[in-house]
Amino acid sequence: MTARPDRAAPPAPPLFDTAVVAGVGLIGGSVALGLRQRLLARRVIGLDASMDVLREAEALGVVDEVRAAPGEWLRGADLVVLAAPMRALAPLAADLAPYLNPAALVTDVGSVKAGIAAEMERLGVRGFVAGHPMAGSERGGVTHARAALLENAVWVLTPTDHTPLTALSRARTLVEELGAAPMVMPPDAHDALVATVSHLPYLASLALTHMVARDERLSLLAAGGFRDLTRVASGDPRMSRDMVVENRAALKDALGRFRRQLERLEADLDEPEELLAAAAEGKRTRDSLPVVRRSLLPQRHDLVVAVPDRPNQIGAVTQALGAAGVNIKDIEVLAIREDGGAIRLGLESPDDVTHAASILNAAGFEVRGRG
Ligand SMILES: NC(=O)c1ccc[n+]([C@@H]2O[C@H](COP(=O)([O-])OP(=O)(O)OC[C@H]3O[C@@H](n4cnc5c(N)ncnc54)[C@H](O)[C@@H]3O)[C@@H](O)[C@H]2O)c1
Ligand SMILES: O=C(O)C(=O)C[C@]1(C(=O)O)C=C[C@@H](O)C=C1
Repeated sequence: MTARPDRAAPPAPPLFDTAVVAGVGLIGGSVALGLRQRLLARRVIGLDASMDVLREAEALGVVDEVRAAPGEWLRGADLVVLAAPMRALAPLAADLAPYLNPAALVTDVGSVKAGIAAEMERLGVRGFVAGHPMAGSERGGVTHARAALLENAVWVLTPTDHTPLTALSRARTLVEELGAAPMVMPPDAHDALVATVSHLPYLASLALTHMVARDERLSLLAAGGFRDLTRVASGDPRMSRDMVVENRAALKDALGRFRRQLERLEADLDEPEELLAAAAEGKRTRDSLPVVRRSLLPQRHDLVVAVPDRPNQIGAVTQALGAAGVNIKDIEVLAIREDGGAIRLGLESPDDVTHAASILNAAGFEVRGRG
């Protein structure tokens, strides 16, 4: 058992060399943080339409480098993640397409899939696999990005008949390594399902908030139930509008079913036993929704350490830090791969992150941290 790592053996190479995240907002920033914190890419480049966003992303340590426009530099990317608003995805893809490396895995995170999947085929981007993480927030922007947002989330991948199997397999691995759970289905099936579970609730929340807006007393009385039901109405209006309009055919179908549900419930008001059965069924369904567990570790004092696949490497990390008086508050195994994995250490302060990073670097470990 060795107490120090074998310096001769190089650390495991990351999954990707150069990852590009185009649109470094809530979701793009969360993907970028996941890639960086989990050591999945040697470098992560952020591309965004806004210089302010790029400056912020760099200052927050969300990306390693930034670019304001596509160009020849993109040929070096082996992973490209499109994470711009829905309406910008297709034009962005067209701008990037001439520079994409044919061997690159290209994916997106847009909320509706059929349109972008067809557009990428039209553009001839062969390594494209459309995706959609089923996680998010009504608070957009890079300042709200966090890797934990995507942890344990279902992440839908929607290949078409033209998607190369190798690209799908790499996309699956990417999603898994980001800590999410891939689910594969055709684009149309995805769009029909999210119409019911995501886009319909958004319209319902608008309808409810419009009713409250008519009388100030209603907003004063709006307690937890109303707030829980209408949270998504606080999302960016233009982004949300674009999302539901893009999926309008499937959404109209879901609205028809919703109307029929409401009519049935209205009729059940005069049939209390029927209403009780409906209420019991609703409780069963709601109570059995899977709980999505996110990381509880502090966001800002994490240090991720690449751990080579050799005996006692975790021991070597903890011993080196213990000997230097660094207190490890929490520890999590992030990835176990054949060629080595990664652990995340939760430390007490930004100073501890810096201190621990220099100790572990000196001991031959590759680290990434966010103080
Ligand atoms: N917010 C959610 O809950 C959620 C969840 C899952 C998927 N999505 C999808 O993720 C995508 C991004 O949503 P978000 O919530 O992260 O939005 P956001 O507003 O937080 O971020 C979007 C980013 O894209 C940038 N941008 C705009 N136009 C661009 C362009 N042409 N080129 C490059 N960058 C551009 C913006 O400056 C911004 O930084 C959308 O397609 C959305 O459908 C959102
Ligand atoms: O705000 C959240 O908690 C979300 O999950 C956002 C949400 C959703 O409500 O379905 C919104 C749009 C997406 O495409 C995915 C997720």
